[in-house]
Amino acid sequence: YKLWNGLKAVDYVPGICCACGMRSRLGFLFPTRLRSFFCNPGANYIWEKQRTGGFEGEIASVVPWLHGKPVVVLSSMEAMQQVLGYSDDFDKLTREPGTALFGTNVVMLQKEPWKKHRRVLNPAFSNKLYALVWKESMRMFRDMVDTEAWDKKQSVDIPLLNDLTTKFTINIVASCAFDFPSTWSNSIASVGDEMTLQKCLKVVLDDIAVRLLAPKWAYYIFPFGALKRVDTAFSTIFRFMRAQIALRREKLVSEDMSDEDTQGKNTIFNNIVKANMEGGKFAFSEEEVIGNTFIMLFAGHETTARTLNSLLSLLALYQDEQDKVYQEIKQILPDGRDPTFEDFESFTQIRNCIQEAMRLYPPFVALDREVMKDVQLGVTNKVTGEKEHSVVIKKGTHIVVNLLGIHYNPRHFPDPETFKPSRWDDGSVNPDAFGGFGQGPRACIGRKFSLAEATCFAVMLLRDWRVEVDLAEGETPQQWQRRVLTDKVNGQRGLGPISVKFVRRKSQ
Ligand code: HEM
Repeated sequence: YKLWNGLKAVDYVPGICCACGMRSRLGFLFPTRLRSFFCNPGANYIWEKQRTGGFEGEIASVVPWLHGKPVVVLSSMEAMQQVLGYSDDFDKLTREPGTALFGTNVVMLQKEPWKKHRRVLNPAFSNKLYALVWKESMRMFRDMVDTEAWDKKQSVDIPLLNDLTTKFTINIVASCAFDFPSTWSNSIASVGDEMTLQKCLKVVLDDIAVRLLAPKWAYYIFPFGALKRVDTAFSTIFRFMRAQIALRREKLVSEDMSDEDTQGKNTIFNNIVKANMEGGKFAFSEEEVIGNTFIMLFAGHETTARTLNSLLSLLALYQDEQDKVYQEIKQILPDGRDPTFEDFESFTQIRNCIQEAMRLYPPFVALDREVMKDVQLGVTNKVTGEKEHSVVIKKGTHIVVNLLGIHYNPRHFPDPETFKPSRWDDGSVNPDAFGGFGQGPRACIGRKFSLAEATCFAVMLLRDWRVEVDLAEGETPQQWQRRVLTDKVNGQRGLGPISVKFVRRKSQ
């Protein structure tokens, strides 16, 4: 009966039938290896599908017979625009599991309550913030080089690129969004007694399914390592946030709020805490303060770190592209001077490389929405892109906008597997097919924040160092990319362990 209803809800769009739904909690728990007799797509389904040739059509369905909701997966630009646009037919999920874990926040709320949150946060995202991001990224980069004593070395081995980039991006979001002082040697990423903040944030990401599935009492009864780890991670982060919120409240009370200086401090954290203190129509509850603090800390670092990981790996693989970036840096900074925020827009090669890295390895592989009333979805021809017919999708159905599928759709991106940064300014692609930062009213508020940070990091690094990877004997760059990046990539955990080497440039 469940299957029958599910098939009706998706208007019999072709796809797979399975035991557990694509986004169901139980589906995250059960092994996907049981597929042959107990089909379970699992948490990493989008990447697995991509590695084996992608979904059959630009619209596909995944309908469960045991647990979870029917899902429609969309892999075309046209469908992405329809779903992520301004229409009221689609919204964020009514029961977003993340809200229970992190608290009510701007990312997960549905349209009406979301407006208040955006209103509180918007003023903080200004050019003043992006200039600060640039300045802090410069300071942190120099501090990293000094502390790690890179200036005394001709080459530096980076056994785990992810650890380096994550520490960098946590420090930047801490100082620019929250005004927490941080240096490379005394980093905010290292606070915490039992577990460092950096480790806690990683555990939250890796073991989110455990937190979602385990009831509270399980933590007191079962001695499992994963439960203990997740509990320590969540309690450390929440303790840290509560302490910081209390301190900020005291600071804001002691400052005169009508003072011109204080008014000028439209920082992200100040705005969140002030929205709770000032009351009124746009007041935040305690729970909303926690939820937004958490989401800003989290969304503000992890995605940028992943982008830097894919960017640096791809530039290490495609040395000719790295050379083009280096030539541009030399041209913009002819005397070897440090880059300034005013130079930001001039680094077009790096911008194209970042966009291309995000196309191939988008930090969010898919975006979730819910159908709010029965709706017609256009079905396009895979080759021409012409609308062929429509299907009627029932209210309550879960929509997955498959960013990975769209980014590898040859209709939008010819030769999609190839890292080709020039495609972004040679007129060969429609930029609207890029969904890395989302689209429409819920598109990423931190886009320019992260682009300023990633650009500054990349310019500082590539000006002085060449990035290299160790290819196995006889291995081509494409084979390395497949072995180390694509095959290890995981929808929840991002890219696998990447080791690279920074080699000092000869002109140094
Ligand atoms: C490369 C880095 C980043 C990527 C790839 C990224 C990606 C995204 C995507 C795809 C969305 C849309 C989600 C959806 O439609 O369901 C989003 C929303 C959001 N991002 Fe980012 N993001 C990045 C950096 C940041 C940073 C640095 C911040 C904050 C400092 C941030 C804060 C947010 C917030 C608050 C939203 C929710 C916007 C809303 O619903 O109004 N992001 N991001």
